[in-house]
Amino acid sequence: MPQRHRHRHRRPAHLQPAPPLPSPLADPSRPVPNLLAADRFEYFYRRQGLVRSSGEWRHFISTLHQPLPVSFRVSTAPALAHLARQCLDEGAALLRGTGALPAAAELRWCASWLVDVKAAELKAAARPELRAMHEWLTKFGSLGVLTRQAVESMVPVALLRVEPHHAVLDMCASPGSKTTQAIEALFRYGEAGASERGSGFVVANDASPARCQMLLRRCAALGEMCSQVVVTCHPAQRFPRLAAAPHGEAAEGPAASKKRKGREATKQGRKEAGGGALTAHSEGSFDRIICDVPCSGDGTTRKNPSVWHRWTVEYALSMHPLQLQIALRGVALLKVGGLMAFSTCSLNPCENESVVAELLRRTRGAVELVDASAQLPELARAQADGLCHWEVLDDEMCHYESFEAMQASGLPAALKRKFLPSMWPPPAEEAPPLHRCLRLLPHLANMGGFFVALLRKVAPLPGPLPKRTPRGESRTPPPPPPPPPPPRDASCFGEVSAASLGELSAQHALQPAALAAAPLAAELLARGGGGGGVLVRVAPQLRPLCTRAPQPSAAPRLRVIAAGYTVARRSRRGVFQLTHEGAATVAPYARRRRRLEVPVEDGRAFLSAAANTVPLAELSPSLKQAAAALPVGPVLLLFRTPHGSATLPMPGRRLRSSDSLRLLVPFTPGLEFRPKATLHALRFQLGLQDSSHAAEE
Ligand SMILES: C[S@@+](CC[C@H](N)C(=O)[O-])C[C@H]1O[C@@H](n2cnc3c(N)ncnc32)[C@H](O)[C@@H]1O
Repeated sequence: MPQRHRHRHRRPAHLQPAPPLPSPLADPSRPVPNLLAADRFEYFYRRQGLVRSSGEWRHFISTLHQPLPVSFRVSTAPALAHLARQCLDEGAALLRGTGALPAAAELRWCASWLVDVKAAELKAAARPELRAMHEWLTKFGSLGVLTRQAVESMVPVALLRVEPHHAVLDMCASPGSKTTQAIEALFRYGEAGASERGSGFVVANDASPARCQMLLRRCAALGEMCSQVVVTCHPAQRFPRLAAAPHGEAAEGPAASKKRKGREATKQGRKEAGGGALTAHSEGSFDRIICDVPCSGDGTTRKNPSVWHRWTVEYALSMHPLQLQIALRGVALLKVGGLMAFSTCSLNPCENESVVAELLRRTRGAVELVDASAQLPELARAQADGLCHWEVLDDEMCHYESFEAMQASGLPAALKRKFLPSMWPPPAEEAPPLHRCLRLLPHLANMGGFFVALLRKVAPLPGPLPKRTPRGESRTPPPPPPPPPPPRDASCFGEVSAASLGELSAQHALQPAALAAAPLAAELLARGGGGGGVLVRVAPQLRPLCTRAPQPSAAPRLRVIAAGYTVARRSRRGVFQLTHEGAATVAPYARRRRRLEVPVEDGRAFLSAAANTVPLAELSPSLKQAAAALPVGPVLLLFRTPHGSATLPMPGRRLRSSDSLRLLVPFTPGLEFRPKATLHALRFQLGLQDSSHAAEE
């Protein structure tokens, strides 16, 4: 332990490393060698007083060395309700447990399940029941109805209680677990069976262009729900204030919003308020913010055992300034009354409580720490209180009482610069209620280590936040700017020209007048100019964020990577090809005589046929008769499924040459939402388990 380290510098006698604790630090049963990094980890956390007894400590450490169990969320979105039911029906026997597969625990607070098997065991699938579980998870995962996500990572969104009218920002969103959870929460009003859309939306942001692509793919699985999603690429600490706030509802909901507006609206605010109009907010624009900041990730040892090999204090220290900057930007972007969940998958107080304490100090009463312990009672078992006191150590496990003591020490100047005054616990007279933070400890409920603080903005921020204050004075140079985002930005989106709408109607046998008059026409945007190569559907409340709407101020423009979902894309021959979602979107406008209901058996024939083309002679008599009466050209195929009365619309074509009907498989390369062809879903719905895709047109 510390004594074994060679000292790189001389220290005053009073700052010599603390003597080792009497109990053995390393769990002898742990599967990693007794590495210095692992020893330091244990020594460091033993000193932080995370747990109450030596017995609990051993339990804590040994749990950190065990692989994570498998956990997954089942979609609560109304659009996927029938698939979710099917998923749970089909998996019922597996969830009850059988053979080597233990019974799954249902976690109702986050609509998810936890199965105490290791992901690697499932993948290896040595036993038939494990293989069956793996196949079930894969199948429903590919249909977007089931999402693998660690339980602890579901907590921030569960605490935020997202409602259909909420404007949600996910500041550091990729790969998108919390984003997709928030999108589904936005649609959860469907519990009562309603299907209309709310006025809310999700802005999912990440600083890394490459990781934005991962985010896109994850969101894509949610199909039409993406009309209320925008993916942006900004360093979160500089995320632009929305000069055009898409709608004016306050965080508490429309009724409370009215009251609050009455009380608090400034002259400016009153002038700007107005149903759905663009409004410039001097305070923030978001009702809910997910602030899941980059962190050292040392709570993830169960998923990522390499942490044991590379753990250092310095890494955590280096995260603190960026985390604080992002959190401060988050509260600036939050509406008064709005909630922000600050979270990390780190156990280090320097990345957690100290960031929260400094944020509370700098916002001077405008932000409060919410006591969320009663909000999810089911979680109580898993949760320990936030720390009100902690120790700041260096990598040689030398403890510093205060920033001043560290400054006075013999640490080299380069190391001293890693420390900030805000890393120490706040003085007793300030004493924010840090115990209200949630520390999710792996041994308490079989999950990974996690930290969440739920913050509510209760008043406008007190003027420009001081950048440099005595406690928060930054001696660390700002992190290097991230690489510039890709060239795609808001200017890529434009209005859809009448000519394009006309082409779309003609090519897919739509009623042009009905389409032009429908609310849908107002929600279509073209990417790549008005005659656009791609038509996307974007909810009206997001339109101002995607187009070059007049900006009331010189606010920086949002760098939009993608918005909404793709309805149609021009092929190389200049023809608009509908996506699966696009077919469902335009189905109500298809000419009656160009719509064909396809019985289940005929549907299976399409999916089994070469090039998805079935000669009319091989169709069932009723479909054959209807198809024979069709003129050559586009047709919308409405596939009946064995379950329920809903149909799945897909684009098709009546071919003259072979006197046949062809199912057109949406061609889906590129960046847009829903990049995968959805034939897999259709196959599955029609009871064909083979997932091989037919040729794309
Ligand atoms: C902990 S991960 C987020 C996980 C995500 N919230 C989820 O639940 O799937 C942190 C993310 O922050 C991104 N990131 C790092 N620095 C950032 C910054 N300055 N601004 C925004 N995002 C940043 C990283 O690219 C990474 O995707």
